[in-house]
Amino acid sequence: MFAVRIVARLRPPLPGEVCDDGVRVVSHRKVDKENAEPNKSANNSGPGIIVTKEGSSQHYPFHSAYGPDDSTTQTLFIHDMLPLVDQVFSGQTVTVFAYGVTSSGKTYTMQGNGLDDRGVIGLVVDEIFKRLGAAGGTLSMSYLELYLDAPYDLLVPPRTTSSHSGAPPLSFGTSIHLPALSTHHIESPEAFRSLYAQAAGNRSTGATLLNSSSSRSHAVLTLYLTLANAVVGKLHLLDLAGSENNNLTGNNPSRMKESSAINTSLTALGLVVSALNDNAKAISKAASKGEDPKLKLIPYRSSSLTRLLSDALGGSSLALLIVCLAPGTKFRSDLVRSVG
Ligand SMILES: Nc1ncnc2c1ncn2[C@@H]1O[C@H](COP(=O)(O)OP(=O)(O)OP(=O)(O)O)[C@@H](O)[C@H]1O
Repeated sequence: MFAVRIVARLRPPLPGEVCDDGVRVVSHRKVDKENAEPNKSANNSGPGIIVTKEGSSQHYPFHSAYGPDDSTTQTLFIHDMLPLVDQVFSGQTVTVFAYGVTSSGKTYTMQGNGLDDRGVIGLVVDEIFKRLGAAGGTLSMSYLELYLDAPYDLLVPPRTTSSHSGAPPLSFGTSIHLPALSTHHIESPEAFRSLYAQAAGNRSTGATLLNSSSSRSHAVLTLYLTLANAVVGKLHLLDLAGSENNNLTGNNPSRMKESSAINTSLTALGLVVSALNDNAKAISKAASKGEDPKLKLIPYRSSSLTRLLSDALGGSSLALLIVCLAPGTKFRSDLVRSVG
């Protein structure tokens, strides 16, 4: 059955950002350690985020949680991502999402900072190549963005004109797949880095009041693994555009149009995940009573994002949802919406 692991990552304050102590992380590592020591009382809260407002605190549980003290993405990678790499090598489809409001650290988590902190994408590609030597097999990739809900191949030669006017969007036709999406064989981590850097430069970004380089599209990188024993695994790595509060971003009309497309597709994704959860509950309830479950129709076709991921969200696929959070007080209501 489809299973999703949900983790939280609270980024450190940025220079000049106004923060208070209203958001705290209960690290899974601290909780695990306390539970391992019999003389210490277990932390009843469990891993998650505690938000304090007007004197009362609310705890939002997560499978694991990372705060500003967990300085690198590698910590998250080792704890939450490595077990999923095992699954890809056993032929599963795995999807990793970075989700959160604008400027909460999604691109940082997926791509790294280009300096000392490597993102999930670079770390997972290195890990795959480490294992490929022993397992024997090949790796290839596709990379696209969904801009205003239309898919564009980021691995076709760079557009000569800006803002997609130089290349038409890809067409779904009647399928859930994109037949014209290009796939590229990758020989080594270095070859991946060079191709990825070139493609990431084609992605739509723009300045808002909250982020000078804000992603204006959802980026979907897919790694296809074919092993010598004919096992085929697939890994989708998504850097979602941030849900936006136009009062904070100071968006102009064209940014508002982008923002509306971003928010609509994120809502569609939320509805799909919620319907999948409801169906999973209905299946286990019906099984306990020996009845046939009454299942909801999953609204995959309500956005390009959910249509594209329809074979990855459901069935026996697995997902890791990284909820990225910003500590600034101005994000507080958005933060509560993200974790709620
Ligand atoms: N864990 C972190 N440690 C240090 N700096 C971080 C961290 N996460 C994010 N940042 C910084 O916060 C800023 C916003 O991060 P980022 O661009 O990744 O946000 P985003 O969620 O992708 O935003 P958008 O949705 O607008 O594209 C950047 O300056 C980034 O370097």
